[in-house]
Amino acid sequence: MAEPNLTKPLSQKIGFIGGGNMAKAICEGLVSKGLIPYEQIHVSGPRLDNLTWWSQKGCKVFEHNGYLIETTDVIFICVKPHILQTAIDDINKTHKPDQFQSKLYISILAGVTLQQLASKLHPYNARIIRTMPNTPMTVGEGCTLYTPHSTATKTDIELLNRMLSSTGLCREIPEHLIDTAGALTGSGPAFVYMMLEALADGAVFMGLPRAWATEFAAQMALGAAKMARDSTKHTGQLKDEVCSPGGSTIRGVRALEEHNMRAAFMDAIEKAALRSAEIGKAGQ
Ligand SMILES: NC(=O)C1=CN([C@@H]2O[C@H](COP(=O)(O)OP(=O)(O)OC[C@H]3O[C@@H](n4cnc5c(N)ncnc54)[C@H](OP(=O)(O)O)[C@@H]3O)[C@@H](O)[C@H]2O)C=CC1
Ligand SMILES: O=C(O)[C@@H]1CCC=N1
Repeated sequence: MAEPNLTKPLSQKIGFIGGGNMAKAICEGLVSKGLIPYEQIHVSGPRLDNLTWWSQKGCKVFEHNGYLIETTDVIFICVKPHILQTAIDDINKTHKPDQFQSKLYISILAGVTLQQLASKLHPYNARIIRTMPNTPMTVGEGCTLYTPHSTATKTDIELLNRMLSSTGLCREIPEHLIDTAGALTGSGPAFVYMMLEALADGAVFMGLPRAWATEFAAQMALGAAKMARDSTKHTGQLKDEVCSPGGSTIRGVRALEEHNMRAAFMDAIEKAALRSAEIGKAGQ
């Protein structure tokens, strides 16, 4: 696929069904890269009071999802997986499926399969792409994995790439890997924040002021992540290069091994991936 043009503003109106944490992250990612102004973004949710963040930014807000679909070209579905049917039922309160032309629906729902999405969105003649984004796209360092449904066109996939490559990495993967990869990239930020908090706690325990501990932990992890991403060296080698023989780091490494740090992280990914698949099965 040709490299997406990341600077050309979008002509489409973008909609979000559900205006929670992940919808805000996508919106901020797109707006901060100059791809779209807030005024071209619409959002819907059952309680207008909960959409003030959006209206204050200049986005158009709706209490019913049908109006959102009516007024937008590309619709991100951003509700919790167990709310999907309720969100669709809400469309039918105000609109009939044949009132809508075929539109592109981008699901960000963990676990919910393309087959489930296609059967639920069938009456809307929907073109569908399943994605797993993550919140760091707010700062342009996101990671979005996606699998297109057969209803999605080449133009749809190019548009998705153009939008989400502007907020970080955007990569197509086979659907059978999306629960596992999503555990790593979608849930992973929570695990990293916990790790940063714990590292900072250790430094505070040893007497460093909290604000410094938090700032230094984040900067250290940013640098280490950049090296792991951009270097051709294995992460094990990068680790070895920090550990002086008989030095301070290897003492810390031994402490982590004694506390089963590796098994804990492996377990976290396994549990999150299994839960994602379970969410999908529950919806069948
Ligand atoms: N958070 C993350 O890091 C990631 C989340 N995801 C996926 O994103 C989805 C949303 O998660 P997240 O943003 O964290 O959740 P939030 O709870 O923050 O957002 C969900 C939003 O859906 C709204 N909502 C509830 N009912 C309806 C309805 N009937 N119609 C329209 N909107 C409705 C809620 O409004 P109200 O508050 O008024 O009820 C709320 O704003 C999930 O499916 C999750 O799997 C994927 C990747 C990462
Ligand atoms: O916790 C969840 O279910 C969602 C999916 C990935 C991140 N948050």
